[in-house]
Amino acid sequence: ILGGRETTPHLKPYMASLQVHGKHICGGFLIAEQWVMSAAHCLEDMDNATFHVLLGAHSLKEHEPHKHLYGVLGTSSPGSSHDTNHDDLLLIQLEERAHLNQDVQVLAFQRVDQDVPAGTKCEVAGWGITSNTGRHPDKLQAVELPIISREVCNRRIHHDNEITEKMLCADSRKKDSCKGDSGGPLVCHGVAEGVVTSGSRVCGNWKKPGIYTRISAYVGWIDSILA
Ligand SMILES: NCc1cccc(Nc2n[nH]c3ncnc(Nc4cccc(O)c4)c23)c1
Repeated sequence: ILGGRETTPHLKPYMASLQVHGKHICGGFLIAEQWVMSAAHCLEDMDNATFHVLLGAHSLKEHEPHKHLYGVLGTSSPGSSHDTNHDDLLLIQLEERAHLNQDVQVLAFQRVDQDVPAGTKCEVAGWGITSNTGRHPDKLQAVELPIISREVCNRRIHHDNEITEKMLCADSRKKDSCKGDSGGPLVCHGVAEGVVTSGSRVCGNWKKPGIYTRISAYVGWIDSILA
């Protein structure tokens, strides 16, 4: 997260850290007791190694009462194409149901397939890098970002018609998501509307707004997997 700040501990109890050998790779969030949502590209970042899901954390390293590392029973993606940002969504089934408490809670996602109005202030959180030199935070960071219309985001100087109706854009001037935030939720009025995707991988440059997968465009698929 660029341009953000450390969150109040455990006020985002749905946040997940996808880890390989104790190293944070991607974000994610709890959508049901046994299911975490993230980004399909994160599987590539993990070189298909075995990964675990950390829930209940604020600090990645310190001992915290409700931190718990879960194994993964399986994953599913809507046939994401590896090279593009299309369908960059991942559902992770935990090996057991997460034990819910004040530090581990489910986050509701948007089921109505309507665009978030441009200018809406949303929030993205993660343990991704906090500077272009790649500083890794130990504690969860968050930043508030305004939504940019698809029409503006598709202009040539921005993403030049790459933004489909299954994606949305948020401002990236100074404040932005970045490496390691992929898979985390874009939350607007307390509901997950988007999932961080790396897109052009650029961070903090106003010319390349952040790209987020629109969750409401995948409700049918999500419900079919969770059923
Ligand atoms: N803001 C969009 C966004 C969301 C999520 C991830 C990303 N970036 C990245 N995703 N994957 C990456 N692998 C290597 N480098 C990357 N970005 C990077 C790294 C150092 C300095 C810098 O300015 C940008 C990324 C970008």
